[in-house]
Parts: sequence; C-alpha cells; structure tokens
Amino acid sequence: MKKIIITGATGMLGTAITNALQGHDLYGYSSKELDITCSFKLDQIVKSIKPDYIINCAAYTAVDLAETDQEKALKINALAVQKMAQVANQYQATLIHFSTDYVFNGTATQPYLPLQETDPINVYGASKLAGEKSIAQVNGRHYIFRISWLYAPHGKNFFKWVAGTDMNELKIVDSQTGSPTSALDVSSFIKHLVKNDPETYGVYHFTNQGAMTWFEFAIAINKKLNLDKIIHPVATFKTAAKRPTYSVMDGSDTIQVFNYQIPTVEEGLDEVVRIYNP
Ligand SMILES: NC(=O)C1=CN([C@@H]2O[C@H](COP(=O)(O)OP(=O)(O)OC[C@H]3O[C@@H](n4cnc5c(N)ncnc54)[C@H](OP(=O)(O)O)[C@@H]3O)[C@@H](O)[C@H]2O)C=CC1
Ligand SMILES: Cc1cn([C@H]2C[C@H](O)[C@@H](COP(=O)(O)OP(=O)(O)O[C@H]3O[C@@H](C)C(=O)[C@@H](O)[C@H]3O)O2)c(=O)[nH]c1=O
Repeated sequence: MKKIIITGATGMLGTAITNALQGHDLYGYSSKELDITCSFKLDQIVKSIKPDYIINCAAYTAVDLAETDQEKALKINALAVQKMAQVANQYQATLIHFSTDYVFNGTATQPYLPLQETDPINVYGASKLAGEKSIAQVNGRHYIFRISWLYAPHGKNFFKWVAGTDMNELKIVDSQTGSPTSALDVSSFIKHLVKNDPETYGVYHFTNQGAMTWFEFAIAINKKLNLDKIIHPVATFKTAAKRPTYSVMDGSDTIQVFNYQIPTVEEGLDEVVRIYNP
C-alpha cells in the first residue's frame, strides 16, 4: 500500500485514477480543496502527508479558451507544475505528471517518439510543454506521460459529447489524426506502475494503440452505441486554437520499460461503451 496524493482528483483522469488506486492510502484533492497554484498550501500538504507519489491530474485543459487566457494556462500548466516538481523532490516523492500530444506541430507522417522535436501550435500545447521543461529542470524522480484524445464514461469529453448530443447530424473533421485514449486504460497503467515501479524516470508516450481521425472516432462511437446519427466528414471545423494534423505517438518505450501491454483503440472504446451509462 502506497501513500499517494492526487491533484485535480475530480477531473476526468483524476476520477479514473482515484478509482483504479483504491486500496492505497489516497489523498485526493479537487481544485477547491487544493489550488495547485497556491505553492504555500501545496508545500504544507506534501510536508504533512509525505507521500510516496504525487499524481498530478490538475491542469488547464480548455484548448480554445487558452488562446485568450494564456496567463492562466501557463500559471496552472507550467508554473504550478515547476513548484510541484520541486516540492516532490524536497519530500522524496515521485511525481507522475501528464502531458499531451499537442506539444507536437503535427507535420510528421509517422508516430512521434518521446525525444522527437516538440513545436506546439497552440497556447495549451505551449503551456504543457513549458510544464514538461520545468519538471526536467528539477531533474528528480519524475515521470511525464504524454497522453492524447482522452475520453471516459464520465467527465467532459468527445465520446460523451457525441453520445449525448441531441443533434442527429454531425459534421466532424477528418483532417486530424490521433489516438483516442481511454482514461480507464491510463489509470490501469498507473496502477501497474505504482505496483511495479522500475524507477526509470523520464518522458514517455501512453496512448491506446492505433490511430484514427476525429471523424472515424465519431463513426466508431455512433456504431458501438447504436446512435443512428448521420456523420459527415469535413475538412475544417472553425476553432480558436489550431490543432495538429497528425499527433500519433509511439508508445513502444512504455511497453518495453514498464513491461506493459497497452490496449488498442478499439479495446479501449469497447470498455468505455460497456461502462457508459447515459
Ligand atoms: N482531456 C484530454 O483529452 C487530454 C488531457 N491530457 C492531460 O491529462 C491531464 C488530465 O486531464 P483531464 O482529466 O482530461 O482534465 P479535466 O479538465 O477533466 O480535469 C482537470 C482538473 O484539474 C482541475 N484544476 C484546474 N485548475 C486547477 C488548479 N489551479 N488547481 C487544482 N486543480 C485544478 C480541474 O478542476 P475544475 O474543474 O474545478 O477547474 C479539473 O478537476 C492534464 O494534464 C491534461 O493536460 C493530455 C492529453 C489529452
Ligand atoms: C464540436 C465539434 C468538434 N469538432 C472537432 C474540433 C476538434 O478538431 C475535434 C475535437 O474537439 P474537442 O474540442 O473535443 O477536442 P480537443 O479539445 O482538441 O481535445 C484535446 O484536448 C486536450 C486537452 C488534449 O490534450 C488533446 O490530446 C485533445 O484531446 O473535433 C468537429 O469537427 N465538429 C464538431 O461539431
């Protein structure tokens, strides 16, 4: 049994990780209970709990809003993360942090490797990259997992939007390719990591295996849930933030280093569909 702090514990990933880690000595904090930008409170909590792990699920994730709220995105996704890495180091805790496929510019034609050049094309991606860099500077016991296109039976996400919208006809972009990733699969992996920690710190990619466009993902959701919606592919969908055209990430290091078989995109979706309760 490990002592584990979870920040952003009521968000999509935080909820899934909290569920997966039941049985450990968990200290989960919503944004109201612990605002990670409050470094004094963060320090106080870590000092008093002295956890084995801090799992940071707190983040500014509103990709479009970030374009006009750069300061807040940076404060939460970079400055607070830097402090968290320092505090984790100070009290000998291992930090598990999550980043995104949006650190890449999307011009690649093959899956991105963890050490491949980053070049975010939107403010959210830039703020998450700044968070990664500030963790690396501290150079401690820190894992960074870049995940992508996260969805779950709970929380706010693309799967739930397609499943729950009243619209019978949807227009969905087929000009962006990535790997939809189940938060349940990320959580099962984190459970495995906490149990079998190889202590090989660094940046890793974790996504469900396989790739598709948002349009193809919408089609798959429509089919698996028997929604009977009409879904049209479109080349563009106007949004404030640019999104990478191709953001598939290579997770073979993760599979090897952690000795873990990552489920496919289809397996991930099947499990979420099975649990989803409209
Ligand atoms: N969602 C996705 O598609 C992807 C997510 N990621 C990364 O995965 C991680 C988890 O994301 P996800 O669960 O989807 O995000 P959510 O937006 O569902 O959850 C984020 C949580 O962070 C909380 N939060 C926001 N600001 C603060 C703060 N200052 N202090 C404490 N908590 C705060 C939010 O609380 P409140 O709601 O009260 O503001 C919310 O509960 C993030 O690092 C994200 O960048 C990576 C790739 C894809
Ligand atoms: C609502 C809607 C969206 N879209 C497009 C817009 C966008 O390109 C794509 C997905 O839209 P979303 O806003 O759900 O996704 P988005 O916010 O871009 O999701 C991202 O979130 C952050 C947090 C990450 O880290 C990324 O990995 C990624 O998951 O679908 C349509 O084509 N038609 C529509 O009707």
